Amino acid sequence: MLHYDVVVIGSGPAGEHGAVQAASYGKKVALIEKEAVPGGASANTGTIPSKALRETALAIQQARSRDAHGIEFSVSETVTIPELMGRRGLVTAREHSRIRNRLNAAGVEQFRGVASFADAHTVRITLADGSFQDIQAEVVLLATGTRPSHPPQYTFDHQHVYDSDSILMLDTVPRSLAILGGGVAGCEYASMFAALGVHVSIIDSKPRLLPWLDAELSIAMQDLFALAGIDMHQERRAQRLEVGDRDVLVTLSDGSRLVAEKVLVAAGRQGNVESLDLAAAGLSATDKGYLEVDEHYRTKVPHIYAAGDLIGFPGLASTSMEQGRVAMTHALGKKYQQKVAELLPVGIYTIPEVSSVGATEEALKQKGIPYVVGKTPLTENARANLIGEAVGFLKLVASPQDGELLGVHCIGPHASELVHLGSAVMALGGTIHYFTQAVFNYPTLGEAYKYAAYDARAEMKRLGLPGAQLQPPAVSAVPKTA
Ligand SMILES: Cc1cc2nc3c(=O)[nH]c(=O)nc-3n(C[C@H](O)[C@H](O)[C@H](O)COP(=O)(O)OP(=O)(O)OC[C@H]3O[C@@H](n4cnc5c(N)ncnc54)[C@H](O)[C@@H]3O)c2cc1C
Ligand SMILES: NC(=O)c1ccc[n+]([C@@H]2O[C@H](COP(=O)([O-])OP(=O)(O)OC[C@H]3O[C@@H](n4cnc5c(N)ncnc54)[C@H](O)[C@@H]3O)[C@@H](O)[C@H]2O)c1
Repeated sequence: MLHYDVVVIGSGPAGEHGAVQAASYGKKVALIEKEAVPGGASANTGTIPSKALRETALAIQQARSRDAHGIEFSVSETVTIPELMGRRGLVTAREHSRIRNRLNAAGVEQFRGVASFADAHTVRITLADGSFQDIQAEVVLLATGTRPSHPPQYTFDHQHVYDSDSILMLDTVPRSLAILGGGVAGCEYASMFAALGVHVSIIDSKPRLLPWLDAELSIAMQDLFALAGIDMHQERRAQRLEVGDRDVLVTLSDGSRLVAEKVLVAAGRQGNVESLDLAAAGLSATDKGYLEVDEHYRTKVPHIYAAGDLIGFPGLASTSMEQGRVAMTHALGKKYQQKVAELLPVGIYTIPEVSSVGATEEALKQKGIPYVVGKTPLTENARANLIGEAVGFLKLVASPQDGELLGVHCIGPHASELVHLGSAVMALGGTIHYFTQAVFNYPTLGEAYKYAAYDARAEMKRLGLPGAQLQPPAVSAVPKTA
């Protein structure tokens, strides 16, 4: 039987980065993937493909809004969604070769097949022809990810009723689309399809879209959705779907009805555990198919770790890769990175983008922590105007005592890039005075930080708060000149 120090199951962000991390410590590592291509939901069905469609939708929206008189824009009735994902083929192919090259360079041995436990230290690889090979492992990393959940009340025929995987195979751009579920996936697809000229309705059980976001941000997002012509049916569920010749009739929980040519169900995900035979290793999953782990990503069987979507919240490619690395660092007794950073940014690729890092006003209020807010509209930012996307705002939340930056919330062009600057300042314990004193390139979106910081400082001055004054620690956050 083959023997490895570490066996990783799944080649998505958690598996890839976990395997490479383990190999970098000089360990003998095997990675098992059931699909012909590596990269999981990130490269193949979720992150990258959805962002490829978004780039096309954004380009169409920008072309429409750039006042190019005499040029009309419309989406052809015969174009397919795969065709609209312009650069998807190229980006995905490059991701596949990047992942393979990295794994090969690190010396990770790759196996194709479905992995399951024969016992807690033996992983069985079942090949397409039914034959199998057993391999022994000192440490196992489970990174098998999730798939769209299929609530039993809906029938998914992938011709009228789709999930977030199959929607990307649409063979035409529909006239109308009803999206069941206003989570991140539902919101992103809603704004993409609306930009493609589709009449979109969102049906969501919550009173506000993405209610965990800073309230001002999520309300601004809802307002911009309404301006884009997206109909919102909130605090309601879709009770029944009736597929007709041309359209689907959707009956909501309050008895109201709507008609759409296609329906996308984006109502959460569930863990890929069925094929693993967890019981053979002494493990079990939650009812959503997630695995419970401790702060080191260790399951209740100490040499078996789990990372990525399989452990539930937050379910992002960005955090999954860090969890994979941290899990392997702990498993192999190394000290370098024992924890995933506490500041977790979230990037939502709606049109416009929404991004956030650190504390929200609501969270601070709940904890009784005082704060001040500084805000600047991106309509006043020269770069946002130049690129024809002068919409949204940048908002800073800071301590009234010394101006320490506590949170950054942004809706507008490239928001997911923009929050990284605030995130770095926060991680280094900086204050809003860094922004008031720093020189920014001009014109840039980043320059908006200066005006949001001035706004926070003005508020502190008005209220006579000490944070308005430059404090010694704040000065040290400004680059030294001598
Ligand atoms: C529409 C959509 C858009 C998204 N956009 C973003 C985004 O913009 N930013 C972001 O950070 N995140 C985004 N995500 C989330 C992101 O895709 C996931 O968080 C990420 O892919 C999770 O990585 P993972 O490694 O845990 O699992 P996955 O990427 O799901 O990989 C799991 C792998 O395990 C393999 N596998 C499963 N079972 C077995 C088995 N028994 N044997 C062998 N192999 C097995 C699977 O084939 C798969 O390749 C998006 C998700 C969706 C659905
Ligand atoms: N940019 C990003 O980071 C990004 C983008 C897309 C997806 N993702 C990830 O993909 C995963 C899936 O996202 P998701 O949006 O499908 O799940 P989700 O769990 O985030 O949201 C599902 C939403 O659907 C609602 N809902 C559930 N059943 C319903 C019903 N029958 N009728 C009406 N509403 C219903 C829920 O209340 C919730 O608001 C998440 O982990 C998410 O983080 C991330």
